[in-house]
Amino acid sequence: MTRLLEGKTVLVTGASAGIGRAAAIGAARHGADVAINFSRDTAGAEAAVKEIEALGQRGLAVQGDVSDPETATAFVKAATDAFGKVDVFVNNAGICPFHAFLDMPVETFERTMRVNLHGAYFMVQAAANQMVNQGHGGAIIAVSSISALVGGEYQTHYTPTKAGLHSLMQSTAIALGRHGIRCNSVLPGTILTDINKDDLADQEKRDRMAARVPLGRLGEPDDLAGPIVFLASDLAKYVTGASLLVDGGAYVNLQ
Ligand SMILES: NC(=O)C1=CN([C@@H]2O[C@H](COP(=O)(O)OP(=O)(O)OC[C@H]3O[C@@H](n4cnc5c(N)ncnc54)[C@H](O)[C@@H]3O)[C@@H](O)[C@H]2O)C=CC1
Ligand SMILES: C[C@H](O)[C@@H]1OC(=O)[C@H](O)[C@@H]1O
Repeated sequence: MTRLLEGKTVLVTGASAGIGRAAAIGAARHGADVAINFSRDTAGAEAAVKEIEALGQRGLAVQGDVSDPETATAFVKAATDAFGKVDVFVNNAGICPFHAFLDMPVETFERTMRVNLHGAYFMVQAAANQMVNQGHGGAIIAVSSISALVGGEYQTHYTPTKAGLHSLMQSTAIALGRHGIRCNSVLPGTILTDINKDDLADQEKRDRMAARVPLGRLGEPDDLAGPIVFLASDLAKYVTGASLLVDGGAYVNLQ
């Protein structure tokens, strides 16, 4: 297999499970040393590092709540201290506590914004500052969502954060282009992870979501690894400010 990230250092937030973990392992498979951020799942984070090391790459797990701006600078510093540089940053950590709009609790709204959007802003800023100081460019990928483009009745607090990530990558692509730093987003469709485990326990909803996917199935975390590795790699050397739907065709499927 051609290793697309040979010698690179890749940082991924929220990577003890789900899409982030798949992205971290995918980067290691392609020759990268990988630092992961995690919030509480120490066992998952340690297992992810073991998988990275079993692939012959260096791994590092750094605990921190991305909603705290200091987590961003601490994560980037720890990775830089351990591996000497930051080449690729994947902003993945996120939450989606489903809730109706009319009685949305203030704390639920604010927590979702702080984790998904504010946390991303500080993380991307910290990674970009390190890349600028290094002077040899880099790649930043935000895990946005199909929900940046469409709505959800119980996601009125969530979809704006995903749209915000999509827009953040467009603006940072402009701000960072002069430094050779590319910024892009992936827009996953419905992917089977912990974030929607409870929601998709409703078999009728799960069947309804799967039925609108032309490829005939809901996604798995590993379906995101390739697109993220692509955007991180030199194969995408002229791609910035772009967004890549990874949804099995769900978005375009009206009838
Ligand atoms: N699963 C899906 O259908 C889709 C997921 N996404 C996005 O993918 C990203 C990853 O989510 P999934 O892997 O699906 O779910 P997940 O729940 O398995 O992963 C989310 C990760 O973020 C971490 N996290 C949550 N809050 C954190 C915080 N404050 N600080 C640090 N880490 C924190 C969690 O511990 C977990 O490891 C999220 O940004 C989500 O919005 C986007 C589109 C579809
Ligand atoms: C949590 C949702 O099931 C998941 O996250 C998103 O961004 C999309 O709305 C997916 O359906």
